[in-house]
Amino acid sequence: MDGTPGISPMMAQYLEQKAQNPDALLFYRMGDFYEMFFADAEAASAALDIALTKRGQHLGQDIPMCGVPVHAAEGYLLQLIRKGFRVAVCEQMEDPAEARKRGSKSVVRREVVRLVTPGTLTEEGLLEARRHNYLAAYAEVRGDGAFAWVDVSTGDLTVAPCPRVTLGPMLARLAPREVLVSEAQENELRDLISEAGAVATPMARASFDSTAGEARVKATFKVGSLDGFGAFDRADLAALGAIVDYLELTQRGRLPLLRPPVRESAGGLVQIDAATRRNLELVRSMAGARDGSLLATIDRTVTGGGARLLETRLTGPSTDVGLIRARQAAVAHFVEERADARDAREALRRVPDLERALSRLALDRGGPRDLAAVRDGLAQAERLHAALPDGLPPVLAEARAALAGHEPLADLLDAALVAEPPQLARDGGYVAGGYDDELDETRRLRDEGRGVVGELQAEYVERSGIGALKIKHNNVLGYFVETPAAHAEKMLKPPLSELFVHRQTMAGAIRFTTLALAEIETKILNAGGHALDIEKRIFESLRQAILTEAGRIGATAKALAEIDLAAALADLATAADWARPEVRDDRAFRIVGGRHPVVEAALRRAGQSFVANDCALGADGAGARPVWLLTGPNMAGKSTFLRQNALIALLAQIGAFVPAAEAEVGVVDQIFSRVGAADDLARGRSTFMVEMVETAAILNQAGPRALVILDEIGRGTATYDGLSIAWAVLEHLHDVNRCRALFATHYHELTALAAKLPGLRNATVAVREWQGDVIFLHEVIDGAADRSYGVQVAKLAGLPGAVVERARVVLEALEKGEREQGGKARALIDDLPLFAAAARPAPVATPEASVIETRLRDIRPDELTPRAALDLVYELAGLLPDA
Ligand SMILES: Nc1ncnc2c1ncn2[C@@H]1O[C@H](COP(=O)(O)OP(=O)(O)OP(=O)(O)O)[C@@H](O)[C@H]1O
Repeated sequence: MDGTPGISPMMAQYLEQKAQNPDALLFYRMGDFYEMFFADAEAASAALDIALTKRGQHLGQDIPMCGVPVHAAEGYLLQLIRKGFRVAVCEQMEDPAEARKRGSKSVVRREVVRLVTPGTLTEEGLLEARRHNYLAAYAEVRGDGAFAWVDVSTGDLTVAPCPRVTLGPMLARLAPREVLVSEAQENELRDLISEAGAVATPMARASFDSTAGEARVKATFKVGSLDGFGAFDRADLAALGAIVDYLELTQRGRLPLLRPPVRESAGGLVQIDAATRRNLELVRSMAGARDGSLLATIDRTVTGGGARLLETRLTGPSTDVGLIRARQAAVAHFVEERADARDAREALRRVPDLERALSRLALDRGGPRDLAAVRDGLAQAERLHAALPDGLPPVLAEARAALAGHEPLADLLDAALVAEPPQLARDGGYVAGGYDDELDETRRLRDEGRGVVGELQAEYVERSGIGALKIKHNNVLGYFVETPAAHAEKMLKPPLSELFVHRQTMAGAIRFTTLALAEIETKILNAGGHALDIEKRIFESLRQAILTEAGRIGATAKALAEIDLAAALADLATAADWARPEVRDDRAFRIVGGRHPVVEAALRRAGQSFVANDCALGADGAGARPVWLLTGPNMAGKSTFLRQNALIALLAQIGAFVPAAEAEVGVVDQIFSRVGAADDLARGRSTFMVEMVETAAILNQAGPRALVILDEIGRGTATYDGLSIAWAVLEHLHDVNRCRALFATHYHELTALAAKLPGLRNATVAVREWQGDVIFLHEVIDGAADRSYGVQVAKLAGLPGAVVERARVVLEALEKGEREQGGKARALIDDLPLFAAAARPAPVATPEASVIETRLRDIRPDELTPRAALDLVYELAGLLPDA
């Protein structure tokens, strides 16, 4: 490379490294800085808002340059990664002195040691402690899809079958930071992936080859067959293989500590699609923040691992009754045994992030603090093991068993490390005294040397008679003697000049060295360097001792997270007065005194109380009414009621207690939640289109075990279109999907359907009218709302008085007109073929429907009191043949 005219050897090296990493910004190490050049420098200086300078010329042009100090690099890396860049870190692989030995023009050897991408972060400063950071891969082989994901910072590796249609929900559930896709599919998948907030990283087709993938996975886990881990199909192997390939590429051959792949079976978790997650605000509020989400409201875990486990459970609640009950028993234990819970949380608070420390050590990116984290984590695990009693419920007993047995390693780390080691290994000082004789001896020499320097200074003061004489140290001169310039003459003349050799004259001082000082310096340097070497060796041996035990330490970390989660959910249940739900293997759904945890918490902060409500959607047995039609004024609490019941089901299925006085939940396998007319301009679809697309998805997918929540479906279009659609959707849910459902609407006309659909119940949220204003009681009762009180709510919202008054007049006229035309709307509904029973998709057993119809024709809903409406419902129900 020396031969290229006009290009310096260093620039040639830079260009060569850059050429190998064209998609990444190249962080080129130069001493204490990472420098970037050319387009990289321009992009990075803009992204980081740092100065863009120049450094020499390349082919006659100025070379743009910017740099970040190595010690502050983490912060800059994070900013770049957040802005969608990838960074190749190119380090100096030898001491510059070594390079000089090869000749004055030699360039320090440099190599890219790592490619930093969003999905492969491990540094504490780059990660959110309480969230997983997933790298995922999506593969398709002969029509089968698979989705694999790994948290490089903890080593968990999972794969699940994933047909293309469930890729969206999968992305929504796991929220990976980066998704690997085959080059061939990048174009089709990029939008879907970026909508889920992840970066799509294309890889060559070869990386997704399932045969090569299988070989890579086997080699990684050093096994001849994967049978011991489970049965994987070709697509699984392709996805897993791509992940391993990418890790090798980005970590430059240093693989993180991966746990054997786990195959997640289809159907083990509740299916929740992206819109439903958004809607129910499970881990993010509508605004996108963690605050205000269900997760933030219920998270009382005290460790990073516990918090991550809670998020994992909440984003994928189980459908396995046995597993749910076992987890619930663990929570119940801590609810009942408060002392156990206290002990556990006390110990857990002191547990550092074991998993992440372990993964950094495995990647050789760890420091002394990571060793100490393992030491402290294991010590607390042993303590917790001793504190928890025998006879725990199985989930806890199993976790407890995984806490013990680390004494030899814990003792080793305890003996070897100082109490609070420094962040970096570079300067040493982390190995405890008394652990290694040679180190102790070397340190003694080094420290003695420092003592001797002090003695020497006293001696020189005496010999020179200069009280201001000092021995100082800097990086250029090493140790030197310094006197104020006033004494220069005396010092530079014999006899003193025979002892003190002049080195440097400064403005106010003059510097010397002596033979004795040089000797001591060499001794100190040698001893210091030797001590560092010994510490480094000990670091490596401790790291190996830890890695040998990595599997068991990982299991301990998992156990700590499980205990943390159970104790945290118990703490929540006790503090917030939640009840243990009965989770069953049927289609029960009976909630007594249910509350919405997030709304309740918000109201409590404002000094208000939440009105608890019952809900019974049980879908089995005679007289079951699994579909509720909820009408009620604006602002009455319909949406809150709908969501709280979905959240209660989800909480029950993560094994938690629930915000209710009593609850029976038959396991739900799909949850759908839709709100009418949510804008989605980003995707360029009209509000109404989105609503219909989402509604279609529900009607096509919801099975008998689904729980469906529809809030004001149809409101995004003209009244009669909306009403017609809502009507047909409700019928379809009732007759075809036959699932448990809550349907809130302002179309009061729909309440008439209760007479036709035996599984439909009308419910409403009570309000009281007082002097023309409306008072919200937030109480869900049987019956139908007679009106929406929209005008009153508008008044509450501060619409100008004149507008409110005018609206009142218009409303009255419209209502009067409707009455005087003999209930035109009702007639329409009865006559239109759209609403006739024959047009419905599946037959319903309503042989007496015509009797009910006759009765219905006589009703004037606007003139009914709530009481009369209720009586009417009973009367109509009584008209059914099987009532
Ligand atoms: N059970 C309850 N107890 C106390 N306050 C409640 C309750 N339910 C709802 N609220 C309060 O009423 C407000 C409105 O509730 P919500 O959005 O559920 O009404 P809504 O009937 O869906 O209204 P709209 O029809 O206008 O969409 C909530 O923000 C909350 O402060």
